[in-house]
Amino acid sequence: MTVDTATRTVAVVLAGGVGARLGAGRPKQLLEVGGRPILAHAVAAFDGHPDVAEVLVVMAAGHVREAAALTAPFRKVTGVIEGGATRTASTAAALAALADRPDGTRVLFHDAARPFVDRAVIDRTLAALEDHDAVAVGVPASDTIVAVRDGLVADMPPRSTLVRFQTPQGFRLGTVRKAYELALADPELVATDDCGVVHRYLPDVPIRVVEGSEHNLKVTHPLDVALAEHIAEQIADQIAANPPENT
Ligand SMILES: Nc1ccn([C@@H]2O[C@H](COP(=O)(O)OP(=O)(O)OP(=O)(O)O)[C@@H](O)[C@H]2O)c(=O)n1
Ligand SMILES: C[C@](O)(CO)[C@H](O)COP(=O)(O)O
Repeated sequence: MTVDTATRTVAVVLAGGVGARLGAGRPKQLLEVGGRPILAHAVAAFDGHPDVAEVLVVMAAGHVREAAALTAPFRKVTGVIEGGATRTASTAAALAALADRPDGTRVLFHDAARPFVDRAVIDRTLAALEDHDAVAVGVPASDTIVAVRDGLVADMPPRSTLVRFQTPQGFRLGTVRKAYELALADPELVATDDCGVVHRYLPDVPIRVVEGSEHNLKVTHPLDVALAEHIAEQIADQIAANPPENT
């Protein structure tokens, strides 16, 4: 892929959370799975992608130095900045750090808590960004998902229309920048992800959904650490069985 300044791809690895649901006593992205910190797995996926020019890490307050030391070996990491109190505030901090970049820049926001995003998922996200300004990654829902209000089922959308969002979520910088300008001016802003911000504040922007991967889990609860260890073992076995050609 030819890269000029306007279409350069920046990956933002969001590691500003404290991991309250996991309850490890420190941010979960610093815990090791498969012999490596979760944050390092996530950064490595983008650092090693040929179409990603730069990786920006947004880290939880009080852990920026640790994250800078941990990510120092990665050659594409150009900054480790402090995040905010919410995921949305951490994305806003990244956008502020990218304020001098052209609107056409491709930006991928990825949860540091998803250590096993693979090359194919990143490829699909970047390919869809060629003709969409906003791209999400999703996997089919395997449970029945319902909306509940006051303890009663309020809506049962057909499962065939539902996917579970993962990350990365990709955008043209100008689009996500505009959505966040509007969002940050809204005192009632509530969003669990960046596509949610674009969908709410720029409802006319189509958000393309591409296929994610069941390996791309978000380490959220204690059981997820065991699952992540299992996935790390599977990946190591696959690499041992089919070593990359140039190693
Ligand atoms: N203020 C925040 C909150 C979250 N995140 C990041 O967003 C991703 C998804 O968030 P989540 O799984 O909720 O992580 P935590 O906020 O750490 O977890 P918890 O809600 O259990 O505290 C994580 O990589 C997390 O580090 C962030 O950058 N800044
Ligand atoms: C962005 C996300 O991972 C998509 O599934 C999710 O919305 C993050 O939510 P969290 O509550 O911050 O874990």
